[in-house]
Amino acid sequence: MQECSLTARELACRRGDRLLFRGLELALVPGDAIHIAGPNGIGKSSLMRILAGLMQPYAGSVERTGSIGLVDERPALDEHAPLGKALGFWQRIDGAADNEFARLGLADLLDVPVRYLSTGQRKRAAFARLLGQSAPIWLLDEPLNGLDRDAVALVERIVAEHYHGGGIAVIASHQAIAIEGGKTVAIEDFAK
Ligand SMILES: Nc1ncnc2c1ncn2[C@@H]1O[C@H](COP(=O)(O)OP(=O)(O)OP(=O)(O)O)[C@@H](O)[C@H]1O
Repeated sequence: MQECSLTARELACRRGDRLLFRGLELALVPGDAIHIAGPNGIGKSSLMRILAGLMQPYAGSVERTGSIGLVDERPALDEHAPLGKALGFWQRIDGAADNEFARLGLADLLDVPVRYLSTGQRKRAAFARLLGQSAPIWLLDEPLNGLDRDAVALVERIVAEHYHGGGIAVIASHQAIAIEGGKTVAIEDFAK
């Protein structure tokens, strides 16, 4: 696992003319997992985009060491390609890491075009890409959406293996997710 850390200082986020949150702080080191909680529209996805470097904070700063793997509602997979080919595109870029198709229940779906996959199957495909990336910092935006009970338990195990292995996991979700230590940041506490 690469060296990793993720620090956010005095973060504020503005969307349109609304200040969603301010003064938000995070300090994550290898082995840490945190649940970013809050109701719809509070700013969870906005925070994840700021942490990923995809959006500028209104105030404050983010410091990262180590590469990022982001899972959100849009898996970056070619909708028209069969799943195996769509994931193969990333395998060539990411290197020969293990995508764990069988464990994710994807082995029989590799010939199915991505656009035909169900919501839960797409989410599992996004995890296959994430595992292949070998990024130490995982930013997971609503990773449990569309997953059945067994798949939720599987994702919780995969995430736990990641932080036990020295990675960092930031999980934004309105749903409960089992993480060791149960560390939670409620965005409401920083809402303006
Ligand atoms: N480009 C934009 N311009 C203005 N407002 C925006 C923009 N994008 C999002 N918002 C608003 O910012 C707020 C926070 O959105 P965000 O997607 O971060 O919330 P969330 O907590 O992830 O919600 P959910 O649980 O529904 O996914 C919402 O009120 C949303 O309407």
